[in-house]
Amino acid sequence: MCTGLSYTTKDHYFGRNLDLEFSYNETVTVTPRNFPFEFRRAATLTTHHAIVGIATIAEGYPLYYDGANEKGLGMAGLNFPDNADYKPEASDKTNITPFEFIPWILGQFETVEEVKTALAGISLLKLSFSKTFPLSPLHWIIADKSQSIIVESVKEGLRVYDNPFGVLTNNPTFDIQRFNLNNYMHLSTYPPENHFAKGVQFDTYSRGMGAIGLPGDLSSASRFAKAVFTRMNSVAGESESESISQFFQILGSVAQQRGCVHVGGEDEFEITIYSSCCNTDQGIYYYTTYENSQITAVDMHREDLDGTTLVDYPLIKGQQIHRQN
Ligand SMILES: C[C@H](CCC(=O)NCCS(=O)(=O)O)[C@H]1CC[C@H]2[C@@H]3[C@H](O)C[C@@H]4C[C@H](O)CC[C@]4(C)[C@H]3C[C@H](O)[C@]12C
Repeated sequence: MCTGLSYTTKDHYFGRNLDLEFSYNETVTVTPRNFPFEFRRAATLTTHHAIVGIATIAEGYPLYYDGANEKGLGMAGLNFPDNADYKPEASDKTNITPFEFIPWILGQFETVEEVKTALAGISLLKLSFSKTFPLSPLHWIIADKSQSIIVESVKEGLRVYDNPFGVLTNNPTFDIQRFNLNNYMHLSTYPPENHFAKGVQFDTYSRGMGAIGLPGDLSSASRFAKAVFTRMNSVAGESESESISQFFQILGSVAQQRGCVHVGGEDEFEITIYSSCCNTDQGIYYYTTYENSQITAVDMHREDLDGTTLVDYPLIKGQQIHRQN
């Protein structure tokens, strides 16, 4: 499971937890403006916005998991098993495969408003990258500084939802995730008041009791409620340090610790492989990994953004300990 997040202080920050039991050798990948983006059924973008994000590079193509462009737009793909439904080629639409979707959007658009217009003309094509990289069942969060949307290609067609929460997890579909929040509207960051039984004295014996009932398990519906509560009540200063710290704290509230979620085999567990936070205004991609709590940064503007070749940095995965004596 995964959690995607968009959060604005003075700048806009966009990122995710990538929760999985294995990795595909993903790297922080910068795609410069003149790298030719080829699409299976759409015209090549010979020049486009530069992108920074995490991708697996296969046959010279950046298969992005998440990223942001130099104009401040962010986008991430999250698992959406059994619900994602990709389509045969549509003659009246631009056909984009799921693995091309992030480059196609981030390569061309600056705002969510522009993306919404473009989405009316596209269909997500049921076509794999290769035998090694078959189709992934995904849905996407796309965000700029002021708004966020969710895109889901389901049996009924392409669904686009406004997302006032700036959060996405996995199943079920976004309309159900949103509806489910009705169950939590009574939760509060303030101490509770007695509406339970008139005339009975209760003891507010602990801080945080106003949010008793907020789920703490790692299922996707529970992570959605937890992350929305944390994100919507979040208070952060405007500096870069305060903003990225708060961003990683929000992601940390729904991170997966090894041992808590079995997947298949007795010794197989889903973990938060990496957490990312891109300052989309500055083009700086920050990340931590499961074993490396130190924040590492890749600044796209330190690369030749007018170049034609991909630049990739392997994730620094080992714990970096700063000794004080
Ligand atoms: C599985 C990843 C999402 C994390 C997640 O939600 N896991 C939860 C699993 S579950 O719900 O609990 O079962 C997704 C996010 C981005 C995906 C990758 C990107 O889409 C890029 C390529 C696309 C290729 O088609 C397949 C390999 C791949 C390299 C994808 C593998 C995998 O599906 C990734 C890594």
